[in-house]
Amino acid sequence: MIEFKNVQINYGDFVAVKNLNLNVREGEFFTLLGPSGCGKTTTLRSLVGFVHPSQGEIFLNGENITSLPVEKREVSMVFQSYALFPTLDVYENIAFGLKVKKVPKQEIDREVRDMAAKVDLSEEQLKKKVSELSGGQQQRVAIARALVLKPRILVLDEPLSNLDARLRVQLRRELKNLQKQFGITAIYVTHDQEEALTLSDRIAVFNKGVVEQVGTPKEIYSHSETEFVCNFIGDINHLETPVVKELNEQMGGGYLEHERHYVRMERVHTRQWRGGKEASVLKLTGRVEDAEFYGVYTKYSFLVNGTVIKSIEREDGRAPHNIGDEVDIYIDIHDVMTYRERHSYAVDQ
Ligand SMILES: Nc1ncnc2c1ncn2[C@@H]1O[C@H](COP(=O)(O)OP(=O)(O)OP(=O)(O)O)[C@@H](O)[C@H]1O
Repeated sequence: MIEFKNVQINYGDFVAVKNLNLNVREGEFFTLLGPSGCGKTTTLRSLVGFVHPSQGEIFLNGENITSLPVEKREVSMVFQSYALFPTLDVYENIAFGLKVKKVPKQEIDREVRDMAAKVDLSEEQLKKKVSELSGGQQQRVAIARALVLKPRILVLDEPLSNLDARLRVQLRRELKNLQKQFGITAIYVTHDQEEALTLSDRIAVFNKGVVEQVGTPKEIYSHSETEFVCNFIGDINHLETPVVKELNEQMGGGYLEHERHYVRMERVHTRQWRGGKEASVLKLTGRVEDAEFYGVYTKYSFLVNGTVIKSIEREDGRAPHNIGDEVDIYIDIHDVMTYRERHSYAVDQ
């Protein structure tokens, strides 16, 4: 539905986005994820029409929209700062775009009330000034204002980042439900990997103006194609040389060399587990350095051959490890992610 073809975007001499090729499907929740300054917002702005590529083309349903003015694109944007009109009431804010489009008054009234109900804004709240609302309510207004125009695409730039953690989780669930309910294509920008993993159908991971990987949350997480992606998505153990040497010896040598190796925390086990196939499970010995209890799980740090390895263990009623305990640590070699410079392959592929 949306296609970026060899798109490059410059600010003067600076190349903010390089050779971007992306395909977003109809009805998809598609996220642009990456650290600050990697070009996510610039990509989004080029889709809305606020910036123009120096090279390449952007297509929407097969139509070349690269030079189409903003108002002809039928793309609605929700900003981090909400960008609402603080002196107007909620009703007027939601109605604004429809008024500009000269939609008849009765129809505006029906659409605004209908949309307010869908995003959980009460009749009372419709009469309030935007400045009298909480951050979460303001974001609901911003989403309603965008959706009421029935855009072909909804683009959202870090819309939840100004909210507290609990509200962020609640609103992101609501946002996903609304997006599916409306069957709208959503392009979402965030630097928060958890938000990207929980919301998205697919994710594009950006690094310094380049897309390093496009995939489903599971693909991005479990089969990170580059070292950058594997580090950016979730906490991970980088296996230091002494550990790699020991694992290598257990494998009979020549296996884990000259590359960089990582293993996710939940793939480090301190008890034999059913998933591990005997031959590929390697055993290390470590001393518990630190234990952080989070309720659902405990995060452990072990000292192994002078290096630190971390694990996450679900709370399952078994006795916890105490600081100073010596424990066996099991890692399945298939769970080790291996990277050679910026390219990668999984050991088992
Ligand atoms: N108007 C501009 N003029 C010059 N450089 C810009 C402009 N807008 C952005 N940049 C630069 O382009 C790069 C990409 O910026 P962009 O806003 O797309 O990044 P981002 O990934 O969205 O980051 P953030 O999450 O911090 O918004 C940055 O290095 C930024 O400094």
